[in-house]
Amino acid sequence: MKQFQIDFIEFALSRQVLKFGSFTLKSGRTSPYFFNAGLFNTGSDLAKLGRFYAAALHDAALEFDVLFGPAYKGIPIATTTAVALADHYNLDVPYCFNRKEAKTHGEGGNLVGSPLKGRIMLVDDVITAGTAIRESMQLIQAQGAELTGVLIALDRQERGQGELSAIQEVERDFNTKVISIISLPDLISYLADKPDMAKHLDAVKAYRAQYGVNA
Ligand SMILES: O=P(O)(O)OC[C@H]1O[C@H](OP(=O)(O)OP(=O)(O)O)[C@H](O)[C@@H]1O
Ligand SMILES: O=C(O)c1cc(=O)[nH]c(=O)[nH]1
Repeated sequence: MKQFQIDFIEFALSRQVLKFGSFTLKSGRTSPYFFNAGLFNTGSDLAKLGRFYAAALHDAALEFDVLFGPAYKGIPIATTTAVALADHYNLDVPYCFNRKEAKTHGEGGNLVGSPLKGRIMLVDDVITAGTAIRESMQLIQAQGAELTGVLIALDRQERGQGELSAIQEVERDFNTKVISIISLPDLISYLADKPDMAKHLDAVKAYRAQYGVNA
């Protein structure tokens, strides 16, 4: 594991973004851990989060035209990533996000910000079963745009609709590349190095045996 990944796990733990317990997921699965990006809830947290995302994008060297953050938690992620790309990489990238419910007055519609055109880089917090990404794809395709890549904080490496991981399915179905700052094996090796975290390690491993891609 790389140092920035350890730093990211510790950043998430320190803000209680990464928590252990019992959580119901969008997929209906009950998980012993949860990543709640909404708890990066101060200006300095968001600025730091944006730097992690911008650095990951810079490293991946994927070309794109517009950043897209799916509602809701993708919205501040896209915003802070755009700011970090401008501040730290001299890249002035347009960004866009959606409303979960279309607006019927004023400018109307369900997209806010830049037009969703060209090569789209989608940024979000996690992928579990891939539902959120598939919903976003409908928006992207409806605009005639192309999904060039997806960047998330945590790849939970869970099965999607079949035996492949949700991410492998997304890559296959949309001919795109998914990158993450950390993935489940990084979290497991971090927990394994911390004796006081042993009780969480067992629960996370048991969950992986049930829903993980290698189960
Ligand atoms: O891969 P999936 O199984 O779709 O799960 C992951 C998605 O679930 C959450 O979004 P959600 O729409 O629940 O909530 P939000 O409005 O808080 O972003 C999360 O932010 C991801 O977008
Ligand atoms: O699958 C989900 O719903 C989910 C998992 C997770 O770790 N964090 C989150 O916000 N949603």
